[in-house]
Amino acid sequence: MNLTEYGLTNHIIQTAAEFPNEQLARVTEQHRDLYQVIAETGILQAQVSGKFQHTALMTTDFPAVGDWVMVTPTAENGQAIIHRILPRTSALMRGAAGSDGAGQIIAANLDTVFICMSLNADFNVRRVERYLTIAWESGAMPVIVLTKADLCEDLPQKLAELSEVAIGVDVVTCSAKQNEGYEQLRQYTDNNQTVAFVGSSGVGKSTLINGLMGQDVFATKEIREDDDKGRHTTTFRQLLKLPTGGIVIDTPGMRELRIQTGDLAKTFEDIEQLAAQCKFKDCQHQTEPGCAVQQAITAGELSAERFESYQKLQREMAYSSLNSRELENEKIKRMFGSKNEMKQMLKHLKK
Ligand SMILES: Nc1nc2c(ncn2[C@@H]2O[C@H](COP(=O)(O)OP(=O)(O)OP(=O)(O)O)[C@@H](O)[C@H]2O)c(=O)[nH]1
Ligand SMILES: [Zn+2]
Repeated sequence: MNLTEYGLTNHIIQTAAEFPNEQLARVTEQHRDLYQVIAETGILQAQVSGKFQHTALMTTDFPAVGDWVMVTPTAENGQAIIHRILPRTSALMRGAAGSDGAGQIIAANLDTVFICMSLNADFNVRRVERYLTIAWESGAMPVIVLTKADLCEDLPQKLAELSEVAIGVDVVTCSAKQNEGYEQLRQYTDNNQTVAFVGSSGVGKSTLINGLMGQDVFATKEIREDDDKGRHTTTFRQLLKLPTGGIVIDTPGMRELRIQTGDLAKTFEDIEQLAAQCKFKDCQHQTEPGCAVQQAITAGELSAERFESYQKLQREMAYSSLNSRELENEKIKRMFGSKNEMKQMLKHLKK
């Protein structure tokens, strides 16, 4: 097995050289605590070692699809023990990355995240902002993929809308139906890079993946096998090697990805820059004097919808990163200003 075709880079080879008694492998599938990995010797079924299990503190410390891991084969044929994960270059997360470890890694070591949105009913720039936020935080490069171009009559207008939120992000327009956009998508898989598709259900992610995979796609993605009881079982490959080079990761988590955390600063760089010019450091950008954000909205330089969407995301993110006690404190703070004020109010009421 040539691991270069699975995305192996010189950097990973160098890091792996520190562990000469172990073999390098990439996680291709995860089913709870059972992993399928691909090593030079072929596909192995793997589990983490006892020591790994004991030293892992959070769910994010465990391997995820796309991870490069160091393994040793066991006496049993085709099985292996995972000893360690090599440092990730990127990680697509669900949930908070906070100390409580509630966060979950959907895929690791992605080079590009394709944010898919269809050019018909699904088109919504606010949603793009949210997915961009997640993608930036992952460390992978976001690319906006507009699907179903054949169903769109006002492409220039939609592209103009998009250019306001997708600052410095590539936009690729596709129509699977008219076989358009595949060449552009393939550029992101040059040099065996790893990509993933996110976006709402029904926008055409599977269709694009199938198109990139070529004609045998369905057989690869969804293998139906008759087992001895005559039932059908479906196996999903979660890390797919493209026939033209490059890798697509498509985990179940990818499909369930909801927007919770993310790097707001990067997606809303314009607002953060304005906020830095506000008169007060803790400006809430409401009615404060000298608020650069409100001034920009009044001057028509910043759309009120974009600011609203920024605030909404900020609130959601603040919540998703708090534990239950912090949430309670946060509620008190919103109701009474602070814990101290609440105490004073309670004192006052007693009197
Ligand atoms: N007109 C048109 N329809 C398309 C195109 N691409 C996909 N579709 C249709 O859109 C529907 C949904 O496509 P899928 O590829 O299953 O969408 P998905 O994003 O993978 O959906 P989930 O698996 O639910 O996440 C299918 O009926 C496709 O035939 C396109 O370029 N043009
Ligand atoms: Zn302000």
